[in-house]
Amino acid sequence: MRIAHAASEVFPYLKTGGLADMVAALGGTLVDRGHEVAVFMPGYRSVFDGPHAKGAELTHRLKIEMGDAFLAGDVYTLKPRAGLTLHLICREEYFDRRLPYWTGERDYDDNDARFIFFQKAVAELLRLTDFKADIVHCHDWQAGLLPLFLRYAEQRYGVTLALKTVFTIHNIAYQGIFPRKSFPLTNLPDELMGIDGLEYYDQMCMMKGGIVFADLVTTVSPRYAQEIQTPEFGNGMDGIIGTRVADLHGLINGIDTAVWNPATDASLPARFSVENMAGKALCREKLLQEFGWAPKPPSRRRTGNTNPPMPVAGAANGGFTGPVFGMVCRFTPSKGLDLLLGAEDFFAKENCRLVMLGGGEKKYEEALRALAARHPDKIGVCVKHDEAMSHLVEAGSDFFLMPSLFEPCGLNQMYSQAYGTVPLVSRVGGLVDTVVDIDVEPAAGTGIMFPPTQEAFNSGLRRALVLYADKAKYAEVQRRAMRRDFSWKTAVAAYEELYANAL
Ligand SMILES: Nc1ncnc2c1ncn2[C@@H]1O[C@H](COP(=O)(O)OP(=O)(O)O[C@H]2O[C@H](CO)[C@@H](O)[C@H](O)[C@H]2O)[C@@H](O)[C@H]1O
Repeated sequence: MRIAHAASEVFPYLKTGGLADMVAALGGTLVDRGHEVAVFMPGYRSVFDGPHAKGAELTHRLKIEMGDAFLAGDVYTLKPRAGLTLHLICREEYFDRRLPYWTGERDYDDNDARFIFFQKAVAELLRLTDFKADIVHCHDWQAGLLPLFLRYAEQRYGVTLALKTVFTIHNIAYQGIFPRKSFPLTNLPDELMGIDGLEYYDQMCMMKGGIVFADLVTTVSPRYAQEIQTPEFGNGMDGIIGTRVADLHGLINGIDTAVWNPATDASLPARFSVENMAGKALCREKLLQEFGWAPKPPSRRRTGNTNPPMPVAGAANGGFTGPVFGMVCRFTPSKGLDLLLGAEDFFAKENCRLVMLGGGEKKYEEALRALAARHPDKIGVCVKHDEAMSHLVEAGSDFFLMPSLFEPCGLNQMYSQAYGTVPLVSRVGGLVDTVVDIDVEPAAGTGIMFPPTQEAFNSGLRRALVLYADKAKYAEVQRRAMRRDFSWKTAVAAYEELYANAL
């Protein structure tokens, strides 16, 4: 098949979260399986500053209709491997910025224009390159209008650009809602700004476009596909989702085992596998050092383990025998950060460490830094995006925390299991589909699950301590988790079947 993917971020060119990992890994695995894949993303400044787009060549100069104006855009194209083409859609005014979506304080005012331009450019490129896509797969609201743009371009030029379109909801909380006055930028017929079109409480909603107009709608786990049909998790979209239930599919994500495999992970100080776990202890040691913890005596350490973590030369953490809890996430309320902050007493009193890597909302950055400053011996918080550090947290922790209030799929709980790091997860979304609770199924358990309430989270933390104290049982849970197959090699089959059935 010939499959095009349009997304606002793709690993390793730009990543702020799980969307980038998913698109890269699904696209790559489809190529492994013999399909022809084209990927479209905006050419942000950091994509060109980084090492991965070095060979990109200018291939197209576009003129994109945006309301009353025609705006120019450049396309840089890269062929990372046979069967895979990456198109970077550039326009300085829109994408030559340090951060892709926001100033660091608030969303950019022109995100409507930026992503309308991006999507129109994708439709235009599909026409100019004559890719003849069987499937155009659109990810999240930044590509939500693409199914419409394709169909209108087809009418206008009398061509076929996509046999079928698929829209994937990675997170229904981000909907791409803009004022009504943004609509003219789409150059779509006025009737599409009605209740059966893009209108949403008198505003324009790009995610609604994808849900209503794509041939098929998917989301990233079976459980989340059910949840988004309810008012509790639908974020106001449950009614609209309800109109597409017959075409809605919940397909679980996989993990890219070329990137996330403890036996081959070059970013770690030592590698390990279920057969030989020695390397994991070294990773833990390195992690504790990175966060500035030398065990004896604790009082000799610098105070305030906040960013940036400083390595402590020659530190040996042999004196510390408790568990290390790790967490890596975007700092946003949905990741359960209030539950984490509410568990301060647990981390203060128990013999354990907490390491956190992430960034995002200032409120949480400040609250978490303050938490670490109050407990410099126990809690370390690193505020930045750091791919290598995220691997070290996965490898070096004993438990991984995901107390999410909702979680469409979640990737870190799968990375954690692959790295022998027992996940503590909320009983929501894809976490339910990928983690087995050790008390519910003692013979098959790979993690600890709880509803996302403070009391239940605290009791989950206490269950972790009990498990950790039973070394044999803990090792058994680790081994069981590591033996699970979360690879895209397996997960891709559901997408292939979905695409094939659609055609
Ligand atoms: N500071 C930092 N430094 C380095 N790496 C960092 C980081 N902060 C986060 N990451 C990484 O970003 C990714 C986060 O992925 P998730 O899938 O867990 O959540 P996200 O909410 O971003 O994705 C959304 O889309 C994905 C993909 O479909 C769904 O799994 C998910 O449920 C949905 O909310 C992981 O690879 C994590 O390691």
